[in-house]
Amino acid sequence: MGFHCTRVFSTPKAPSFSLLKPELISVKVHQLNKVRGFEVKAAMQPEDQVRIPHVLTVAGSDSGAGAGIQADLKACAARGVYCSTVITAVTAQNTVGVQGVNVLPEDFVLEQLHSVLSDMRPDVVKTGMLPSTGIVKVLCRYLQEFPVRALVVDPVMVSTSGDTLAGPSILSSFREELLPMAEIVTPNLKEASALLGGMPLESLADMHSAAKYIHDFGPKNVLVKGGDLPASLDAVDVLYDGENYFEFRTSRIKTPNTHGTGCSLASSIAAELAKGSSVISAVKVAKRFIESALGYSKNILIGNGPQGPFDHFLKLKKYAHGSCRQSLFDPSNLFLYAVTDSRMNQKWDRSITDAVKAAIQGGATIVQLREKEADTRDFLESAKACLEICRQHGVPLLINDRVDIALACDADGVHVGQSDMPAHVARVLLGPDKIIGVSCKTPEQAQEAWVDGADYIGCGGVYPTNTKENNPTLGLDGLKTVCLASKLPVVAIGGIGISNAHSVMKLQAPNLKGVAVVSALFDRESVLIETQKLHKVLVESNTEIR
Ligand SMILES: Nc1ncnc2c1ncn2[C@@H]1O[C@H](COP(=O)(O)OP(=O)(O)OP(=O)(O)O)[C@@H](O)[C@H]1O
Ligand SMILES: Cc1ncc(CO)c(N)n1
Ligand SMILES: [Mg+2]
Repeated sequence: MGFHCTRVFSTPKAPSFSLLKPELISVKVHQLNKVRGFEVKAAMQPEDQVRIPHVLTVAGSDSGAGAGIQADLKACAARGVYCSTVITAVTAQNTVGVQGVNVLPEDFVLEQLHSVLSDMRPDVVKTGMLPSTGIVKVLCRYLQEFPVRALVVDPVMVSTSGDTLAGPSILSSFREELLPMAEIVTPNLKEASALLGGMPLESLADMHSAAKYIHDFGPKNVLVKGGDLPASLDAVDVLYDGENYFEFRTSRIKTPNTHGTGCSLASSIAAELAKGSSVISAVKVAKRFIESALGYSKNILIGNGPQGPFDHFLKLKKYAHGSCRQSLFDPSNLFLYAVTDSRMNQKWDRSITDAVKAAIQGGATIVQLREKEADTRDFLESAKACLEICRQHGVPLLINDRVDIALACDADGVHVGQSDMPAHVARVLLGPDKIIGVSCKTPEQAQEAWVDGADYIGCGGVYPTNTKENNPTLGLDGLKTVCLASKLPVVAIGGIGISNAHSVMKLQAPNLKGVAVVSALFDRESVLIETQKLHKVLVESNTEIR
């Protein structure tokens, strides 16, 4: 790839108000005020307004979005910090390498810096690709005019694919102008070597010496990153603060998806500094974040090149095995709702996984794990194992009561009772795409479940049952009243089995989608046979109703 410098961006000037007629001026100013939110702010009390931590990144764009500005935005968002951007260059880049670089004109970098710094007052500035000496000088000038709490310099020079992002001509302005202003500078091995005139760096001891020499250029802290040490070693970074060395060590994740780790680490450090952390805790948190993001993303496949991007939001992992739930909640899943019971499985000497497998084979359309007595650790392990089975069959798996277990195993949702965690709180914790069900006995509770953002309600006990003590029975009339009032799909529960499922479905109550059963499936010798029988009854009821 040739490193070329082209002016591709013109610098359009903002329209001058003096050229507009007076009536147009007032319209224009009004619109501007609206856009800037002045009208909204004027209506708010000062105590309603919250200043949030803010990082400005001054860096290059990576079209593949693994590194550069895109990584910075994602890292800051993942770390809960606002991020504004000044773009210094646009690269045509993917997982194979860098195919082209367009450096932005200095005066347009200046214009962006002015726009952001004069208005928004970020707490921390983080720099990435600074492709020309002129851009470094402009930035240093602006930082003097608009000082920030901390400057984090990631001295980007060469991409991992070996392509030049900032040539050697940049080194003197880095050493003489930018580094003396930095709270922390974060070179990788190659960059540290370049800053030190080509000093070979191959070991941990070399990293210590390099950190000390780079500290002499004036930054308060130097973090030499060891991502490029041999793959057999831990991922170790060395911090030197002018007095002491600190080693930050994590296991090395075996993954090709490390493109952008450097940008993301520096942005995460900037994010923590913006929140008010010390440098040492900022580096510790940032490094832990990179390690877990790499761990989550180790199997994701994006692009055909040797170095893929990773996922900052720890979300893509679930697609990695093609085993994620296909879509949002489908009320027809409530048709045959199997609820496990640890005591019954123990009594019949079967494992929870065997019970779930048999229920699904027999026709269960959703499974809820209700493990009242299990230790947390055992429950989590069972939940993970059952989830694997459910995913293989496209059957959603819900966890009774335990939002923490649902989160930890990434189950499809939870079912909560009236005295468990409120559904609206569970919704905040679980996010918009998980299933939440609520047990309701009255129209008021059904209404509340709807307002709280639940997906369905479980209504019962319809008939007397041994599974729940002191549980008043609603009868078919009570069930019908709640179904009529509900805005959510309903599954009937409580003492339902092969003998009475037909009577429940025959009610033809609005919103009633199916029956939930515990004992009728699990307090029997063969879960498979009982589920098959119940499935047959429900299908027949459906046919008859139609
Ligand atoms: N495989 C890995 N497992 C765990 N941590 C890693 C791994 N690879 C890199 N890191 C960590 O990621 C951070 C970035 O280090 P690295 O040396 O890769 O930066 P870089 O070369 O500037 O990255 P890039 O140029 O790809 O953005 C460091 O904290 C490093 O220890
Ligand atoms: C734009 C950009 N900045 C930084 C890096 C370093 O990872 C990269 N590859 N691309
Ligand atoms: Mg880097």
